[in-house]
Amino acid sequence: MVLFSEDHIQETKRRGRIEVICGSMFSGKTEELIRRLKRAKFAKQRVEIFKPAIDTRYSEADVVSHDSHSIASTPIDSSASILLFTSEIDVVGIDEAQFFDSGLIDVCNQLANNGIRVIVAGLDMDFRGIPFGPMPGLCAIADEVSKVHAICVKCGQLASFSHRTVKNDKQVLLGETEEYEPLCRECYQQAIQADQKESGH
Ligand SMILES: Nc1ncnc2c1ncn2[C@@H]1O[C@H](COP(=O)(O)OP(=O)(O)O)[C@@H](O)[C@H]1O
Ligand SMILES: Cc1cn([C@H]2C[C@H](O)[C@@H](COP(=O)(O)O)O2)c(=O)[nH]c1=O
Ligand SMILES: [Zn+2]
Repeated sequence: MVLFSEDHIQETKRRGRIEVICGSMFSGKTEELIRRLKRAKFAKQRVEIFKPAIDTRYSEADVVSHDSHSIASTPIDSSASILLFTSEIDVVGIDEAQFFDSGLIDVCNQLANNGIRVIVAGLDMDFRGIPFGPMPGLCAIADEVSKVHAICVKCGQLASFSHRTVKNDKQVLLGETEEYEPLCRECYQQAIQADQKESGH
C-alpha cells in the first residue's frame, strides 16, 4: 500500500480513477481525504465534495476530521444526487461512504469512466466487524485502496476495529469517543467477550 502518495501524474492528469481510503474510526480517513482534495485544489482542479446528509456530527455542511481539519461539502441524501453536481468537474470527494446506498458503487464507476478522479473515504467495518454498506463493493472496483489505522486505545498497537462502548444494536449510531474506541484485533475480541458476559450471553 502506498500512503501519502506524491504521484503527481495521478493527481493532475485528467484520467478517471477510483481511490478508496478505509479503516476504523479515528484512523485518519477524513484527514487523508481532505489532504488529497486540498492538493487537487492547489493544482487548480475543479473539486466537488459530498457527504451523507445524516452525518451532522461536527457540521451540517463541512467535512470535518476528529482533529478539526475541514473542507466545505455538499450534504446529500442519495448517491444519485452526485451525478447532478458533477458536470465540468475533475475530482469528486466522498466522505462517510458507508452511510450511502449501494447505488454509490455504480455512480463512482460512471464518474471514473467519464474521466473523473473519485476519492472515497469510509468505514470498512461496522461495530460488529461486518463490512459496512457499499464499502466492500467500492474496494472491489477501486484502482487503489489505502487502509489506514488508528492506535488501539488499550495496548498501543495498530487498530482496525471500532468498538461501540454504549448499548445500542442499530448499525447506524453517530458518535465519537463517547460511543466508540479504536481497538486492535486482540483487544477487540476481549472487549466483545466482556460485553457478552455483561449482557448475560
Ligand atoms: N486512538 C487514536 N488513534 C489515532 N488517532 C486518534 C485516536 N484518537 C483520536 N485520534 C485523532 O483522530 C485524528 C484522525 O481523525 P479523522 O481523520 O477524522 O479519522 P477518521 O475519519 O478515520 O475517523 C487523528 O489525527 C488524531 O488526532
Ligand atoms: C463503527 C460504527 C460507526 N458509526 C458511525 C459513528 C460515526 O458517526 C461514523 C464514523 O465516523 P469516522 O469519521 O469514521 O470516525 O459512523 C455507525 O453508525 N455504526 C458503526 O457501526
Ligand atoms: Zn490492542
